[in-house]
Amino acid sequence: MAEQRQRFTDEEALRFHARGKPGKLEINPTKPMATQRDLSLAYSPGVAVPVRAIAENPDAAFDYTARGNMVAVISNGTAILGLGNLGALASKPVMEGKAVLFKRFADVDSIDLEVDTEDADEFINCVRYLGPSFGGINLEDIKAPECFIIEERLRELMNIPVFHDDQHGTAIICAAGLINALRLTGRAISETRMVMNGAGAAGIACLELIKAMGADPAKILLCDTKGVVYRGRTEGMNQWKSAHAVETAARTLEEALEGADVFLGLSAKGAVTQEMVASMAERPILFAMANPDPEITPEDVFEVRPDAIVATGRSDYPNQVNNVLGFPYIFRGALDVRATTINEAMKIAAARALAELAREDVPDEVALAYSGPRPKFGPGYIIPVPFDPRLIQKVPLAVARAAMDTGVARKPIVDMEAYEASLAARLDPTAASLQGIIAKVQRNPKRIVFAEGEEETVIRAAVSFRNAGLGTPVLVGREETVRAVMEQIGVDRPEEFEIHNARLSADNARYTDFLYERLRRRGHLYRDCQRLVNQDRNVFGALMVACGDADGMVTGVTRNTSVALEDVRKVMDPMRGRRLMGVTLAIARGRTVLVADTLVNEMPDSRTLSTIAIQAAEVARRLGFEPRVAFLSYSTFGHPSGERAEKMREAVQWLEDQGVDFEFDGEMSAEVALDADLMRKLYPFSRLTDSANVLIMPAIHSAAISTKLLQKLGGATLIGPLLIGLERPVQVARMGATVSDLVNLAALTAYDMS
Ligand SMILES: NC(=O)C1=CN([C@@H]2O[C@H](COP(=O)(O)OP(=O)(O)OC[C@H]3O[C@@H](n4cnc5c(N)ncnc54)[C@H](OP(=O)(O)O)[C@@H]3O)[C@@H](O)[C@H]2O)C=CC1
Ligand SMILES: CC(=O)C(=O)O
Ligand SMILES: [Mg+2]
Repeated sequence: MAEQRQRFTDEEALRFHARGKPGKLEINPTKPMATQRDLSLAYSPGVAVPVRAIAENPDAAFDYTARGNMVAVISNGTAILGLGNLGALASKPVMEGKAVLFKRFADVDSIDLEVDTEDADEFINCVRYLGPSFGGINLEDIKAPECFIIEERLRELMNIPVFHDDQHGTAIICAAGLINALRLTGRAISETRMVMNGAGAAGIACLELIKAMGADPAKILLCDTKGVVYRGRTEGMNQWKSAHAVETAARTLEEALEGADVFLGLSAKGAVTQEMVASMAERPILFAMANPDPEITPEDVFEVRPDAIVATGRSDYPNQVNNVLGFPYIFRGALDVRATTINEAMKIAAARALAELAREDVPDEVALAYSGPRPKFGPGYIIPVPFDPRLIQKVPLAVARAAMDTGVARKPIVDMEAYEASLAARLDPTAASLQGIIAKVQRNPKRIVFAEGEEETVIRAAVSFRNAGLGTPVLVGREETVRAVMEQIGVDRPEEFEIHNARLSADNARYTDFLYERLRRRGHLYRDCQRLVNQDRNVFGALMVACGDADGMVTGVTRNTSVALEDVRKVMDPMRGRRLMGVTLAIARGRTVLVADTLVNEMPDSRTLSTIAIQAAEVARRLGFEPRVAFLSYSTFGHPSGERAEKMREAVQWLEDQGVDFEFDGEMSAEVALDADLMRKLYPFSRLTDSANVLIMPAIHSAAISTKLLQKLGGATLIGPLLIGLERPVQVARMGATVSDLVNLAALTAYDMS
């Protein structure tokens, strides 16, 4: 038998939990608590106002408290993973873990509560009165059959969703994986012979959902520690097992598995042997879902059955069938419509959404999070991976829609498109910043050249650009190479893509003439221009834009920014009266600031700095911000003095002379620029009415260094640098840009940020 693979030691796991503040979560305030005034608003006497409002109208609690986004993870520790009954206290690491996953994957606030009783009535009594505190209750790791009684009773008693994750969360993920595994092996669910090992919380709930989806009860055998649950069995039975008992001669798991198509394990480590697997039907499907160790390892299965499709509950094997793919998103959808319950329709909707997602092309973010080849729908990838950023958009949407369709939504969503965008924005700050721009581009789609059209990342970005309705991507490259990559990654409707091979292009002569006209007095012969057009994709792509055959261009993935920029500059000039420069958007802690110049002017003089400020303010307006520009320095309003600080002060004077229509001031330190209270307190004469959102840097090195520090230490998300000031829209990505980076840049190109 293969050894279980463990990529950490026990000591590492303990150290992980102990380091810093012990445990995995803490609570943070969402309102300022800095001043006397804050305190009197947040606490007495201000707090009395929402108290009275809620007493009058209970729904107001969703507006004035954290209730609407708060889920309790509650356990008594009687079935901790597959470790058994180790008690309420020992379950705390798992429950803290679930609470953290709620936050990490779906931005649901969550707290763990461990209830120290094995008595179902006591447990019910404890939980039933907690309703006012929470928007939902996630029951966890409570053993069967008590879990069935507890959940059923709490669902009757409480008017918020009560969801036993080990039952329904697991059932949903298992069903999603099964839909795809059956599809890959060409089986109809109604014809499939299945064996479920484990007749507890998870096993019984999975069986119920699978039957609701069309499985034939006569073709499913249920097993537990006593063997097959057959009709007439008396030992170790309860009413939930009896409901699934069938007429059969099989008495052991071994006998049950002979010729079976599917094994579903929700039992315990090592329950299945290689001999049992060998006796199953052709292309068997095995979901060994016991945690932390599966019923059988994938290595052991493949040794005897290389044709199998195998899933486990663990994250260190492919095909992780684990309820982490469900509970965060199911509650997200349920909370967002203030659902009174989570019903069958919502569960099936979640399972279908998950199954569909696994069949779609995988974005870079997901591919990068996993070592090995990019996941592609097939036996090694039947279910999305937990780090898939699309889960937050797809699953809650499906759940919320099903809640509305079945009449359990107290607050139905009116604008589903806006809801989908808000879901993406919960975890991806760029989504919120760019959503407005993306919507505008969708209404006015453009032709955008992707100059490095043979690159897989670029092709994927072009596909996303098209699929998102942002316009027509034009790929530059050798057609056969581009088509081969498209086929390899399984692009849908590849014939729709325009591919231009510079050398063979009908426009080649026209472009060469255009380039020669520009460069003949700059030391270029006609044949030099011909070579550039033929051989340099950036030049060819930029010519398409310059000659009006496309609206904009994105490049930069395969070459240094400065090299790509040099190529483009052969074809285009800065717009008359404007300077080339770069603006980077930094998004952190719910704030977006624009930083300039992050790309071109190495040591700008004061006049250039003032031009950079004017252009950066225009960019801010174009992005929907009212600019408040701060000229940054190590000094604030003259102290301490120094040469660069003086330059910044002079730049402010330049702007004063020009009478611009936006707020600006400086020089000032970043600390002052970004803290309106501090600015008011120490420099009440400052002309900025609030903290700055456009930061002009003294030189390119401070700009580049500070944005990278923001990204690496401050957790900021960066967009750009955006190239500003060219006569036509061209953006240069950084090398190693992801598909999302490129799509964002292409959208900004189409929006014309220049
Ligand atoms: N991958 C995932 O997302 C999830 C995995 N699980 C895993 O499923 C397993 C069961 O969890 P849960 O349903 O909550 O626990 P329960 O305690 O409610 O049920 C356990 C069931 O497994 C049966 N069982 C235990 N050992 C064996 C064995 N060797 N052979 C056959 N049956 C056995 C028990 O049989 P009997 O009734 O005779 O005692 C019981 O029916 C755990 O390993 C857990 O980690 C659970 C939830 C989610
Ligand atoms: C994943 C999970 O909830 C369990 O194994 O119990
Ligand atoms: Mg569990």
